[in-house]
Amino acid sequence: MPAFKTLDDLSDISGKRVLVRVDLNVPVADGKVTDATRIERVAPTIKELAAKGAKVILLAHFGRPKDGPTPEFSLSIVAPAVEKVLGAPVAFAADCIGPVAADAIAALPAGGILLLENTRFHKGEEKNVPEFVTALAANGDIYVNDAFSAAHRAHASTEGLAHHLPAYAGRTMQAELEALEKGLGNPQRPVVAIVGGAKVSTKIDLLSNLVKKVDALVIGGGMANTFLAARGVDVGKSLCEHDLADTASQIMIDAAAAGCAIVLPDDGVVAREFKAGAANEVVAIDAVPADAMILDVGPKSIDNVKAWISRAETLVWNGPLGAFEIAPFDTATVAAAKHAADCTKAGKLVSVAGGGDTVAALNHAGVSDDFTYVSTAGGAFLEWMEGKELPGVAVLLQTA
Ligand SMILES: Nc1ncnc2c1ncn2[C@@H]1O[C@H](COP(=O)(O)OP(=O)(O)OP(=O)(O)O)[C@@H](O)[C@H]1O
Ligand SMILES: O=C(O)[C@H](O)COP(=O)(O)O
Repeated sequence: MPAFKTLDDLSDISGKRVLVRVDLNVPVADGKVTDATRIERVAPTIKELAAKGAKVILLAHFGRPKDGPTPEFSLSIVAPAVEKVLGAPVAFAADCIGPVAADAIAALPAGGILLLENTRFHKGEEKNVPEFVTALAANGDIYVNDAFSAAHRAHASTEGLAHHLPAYAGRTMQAELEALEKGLGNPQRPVVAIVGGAKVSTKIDLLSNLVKKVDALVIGGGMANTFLAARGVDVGKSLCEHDLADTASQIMIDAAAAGCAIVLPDDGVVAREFKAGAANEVVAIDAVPADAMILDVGPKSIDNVKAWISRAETLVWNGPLGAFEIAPFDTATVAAAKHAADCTKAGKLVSVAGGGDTVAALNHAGVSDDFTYVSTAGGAFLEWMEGKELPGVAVLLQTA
């Protein structure tokens, strides 16, 4: 893969001001962080830089504040969770630029850690305004980007800064890029992609790109219904975007031309209500009752998906196979996830997964740790799967 600089290329950073872009866009309820996974992922980079005596200055956004600073979007809410994960004191500055930030950095000892306030409290962040980038850069000697999950944004702290300061990939960014390269960049074949989730409309670019790159595309979840409908199957009351039948047909034509097998369900688990424990039955895919909806793929289809996973050397996965949040419609997703985990543990499969609900589904199946790599990125992972250039990554390559 193209080269980018990593922490291995940094030496003699004692006392240097290192601006580290991390993704602290974490879920919060009642003022408390409810899932610290993203913080845990960036901890190795922070600890490594602190151990080398750098002044570690964390830059991040939090939420999508529209009108400048608001308490609801203050990173001070997240600071205690960062301290807890790091097991070290983390100072906080109430602005990410200007004298407030500069004074806090001056007071920070070598090896100390400081979190700066939400970069999105300044309009210049999302617009990547040169004056704002300069103001951020004034606080650092070195820039480290460890926020792959924000790399699809060409913002001041994710892209602009790399043009101003010597730029390096943090350990998580490095691990993410290396894993993704194994997934689709230069993968071991056959490559199988599983794409599920609710709707085709949110993943058209993804599906169109994948059929050109993978050997088989397994389509599950609600979006399979649109493909089935395009093949003339009556899917009853299932979630289905009938207006996208032509798009689905074109994707299937492109797949055939590219030699990519399209794998659709042969059977489904149907119910009349979208709720946990709803009465359900397994039906052949061409026998869906008119008043029922498909909420999971059926047992025959699960066996088929598992067979494709067994054949694969590389698996890339985004989107659950069914409505996994409500039992028993999690059955197919859990079965496929466990099988992929077993193949990975046996050393037969490189498995890469990403997407908000996908990660939740793998956690639900208890197999997140058994995949080769599970990306914490949502939008960035999808854009990478779509074959798009991620500005935060592109600039690290350009400036290497
Ligand atoms: N057959 C189905 N009918 C209706 N909804 C379904 C079906 N199968 C899956 N879903 C829903 O799809 C949703 C997940 O799809 P989504 O495309 O959002 O996944 P993701 O890309 O991993 O997540 P994110 O968009 O958060 O990154 C779940 O809420 C799930 O209930
Ligand atoms: O949560 C994410 O996916 C990233 O932090 C990006 O956040 P955004 O979609 O608000 O830019």
